[in-house]
Amino acid sequence: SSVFAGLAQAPEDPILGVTVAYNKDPSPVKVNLGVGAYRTEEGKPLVLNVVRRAEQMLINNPSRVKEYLPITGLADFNKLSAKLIFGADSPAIQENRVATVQCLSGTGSLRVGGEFLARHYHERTIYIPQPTWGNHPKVFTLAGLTVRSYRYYDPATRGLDFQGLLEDLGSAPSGAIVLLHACAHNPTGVDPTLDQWEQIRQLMRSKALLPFFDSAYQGFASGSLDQDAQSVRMFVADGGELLMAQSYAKNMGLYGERVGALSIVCGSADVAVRVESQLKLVIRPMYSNPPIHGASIVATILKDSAMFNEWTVELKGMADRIISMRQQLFDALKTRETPGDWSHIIKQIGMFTFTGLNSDQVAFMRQEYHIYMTSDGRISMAGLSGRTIPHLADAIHAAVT
Ligand SMILES: Cc1ncc(COP(=O)(O)O)c(CN[C@@](C)(CC(=O)O)C(=O)O)c1O
Repeated sequence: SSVFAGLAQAPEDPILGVTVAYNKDPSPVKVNLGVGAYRTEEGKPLVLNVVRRAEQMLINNPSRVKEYLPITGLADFNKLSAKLIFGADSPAIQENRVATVQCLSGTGSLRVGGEFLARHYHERTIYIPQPTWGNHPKVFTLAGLTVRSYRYYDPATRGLDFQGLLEDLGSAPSGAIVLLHACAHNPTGVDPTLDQWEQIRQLMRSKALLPFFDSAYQGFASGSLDQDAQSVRMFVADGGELLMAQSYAKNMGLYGERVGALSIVCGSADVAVRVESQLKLVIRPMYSNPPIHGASIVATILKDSAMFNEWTVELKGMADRIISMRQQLFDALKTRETPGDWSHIIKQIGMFTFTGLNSDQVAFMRQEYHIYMTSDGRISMAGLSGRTIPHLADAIHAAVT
């Protein structure tokens, strides 16, 4: 007998469970378009050349040890991560108003930020986009926040429901927390224009809504690190406060190294010091201190201008390959004269296409064509190649006719 004999079987994760199902499928034509992990044209995971070079340098360094990092993580990594997202010339950085802690990738950064807010911020409600990354509501609920939604996506236009967004944020209680995807919104691939971002910023500052940015795809959306950080930098430029979760999973291909950072831009340097001290009290009983290897790779690359440039070239290569998959899929559907308007495939940005296919069509494509995607109709474009696009186009065509 077992003390856990009564334990229920938990359901598979809506996103990571797709890979579990894919791995069980013996079909030679199966395609995994579930988890947002980059694949090469040959369908293989990619370790960036610059990452391999950085790792080699670390391994060859005789003085390198495996001591505990401080609770806040690798100091170099934290400084360089803040510069990457806020810009080297950021006033907030010049004035020492940024508290940065290394966390367990994007998820860990969001969780530590959520726990910090639940303990130290007066408004415990966080507004998240509808739809958003499937893990967001669980991360913030378990952190102790009350999760509400704001309208974001308009299924009719397959674009931004900007009026709905403004209405919902306009009626949020003043001081409420608002989660914002910095770029490449997951799952919709729909981002506000710069002008819309400015209107969002003005509305939020006028109601003292607290921005919590989630940046999981910097550089991956447009291919430019600075372009993909423009929304964030607009908010920092106005001198206001915000939280920022960064992930290096996708843009440096460090998925399994769990490398990320949480930064809190504060009103003054004095506040930033106290914020960092309180962040340590959240982290110490959670995982004590973060892993050294991945952060050392990132710091090695970001601090060396030649390696940084090599990274930006490889990053643009990944972004460009995804953009070309968009065009090829769009063309393949046009060739087949597949019913419907598929222009959103080339208008959307980042890792994912929100196809508009419903869960029955998704199930049909899994059964009949061994195409694996999340039930909300999201496909990871990085999982495609010239070889698999015709198969996907055939499946979509069959699903909608
Ligand atoms: C918007 C957003 N924030 C945070 C994360 C967390 O990433 P990290 O903890 O690995 O840094 C993801 C990853 N979302 C993926 C790519 C993978 C996943 O679901 O975990 C996705 O398929 O949506 C994400 O899409």
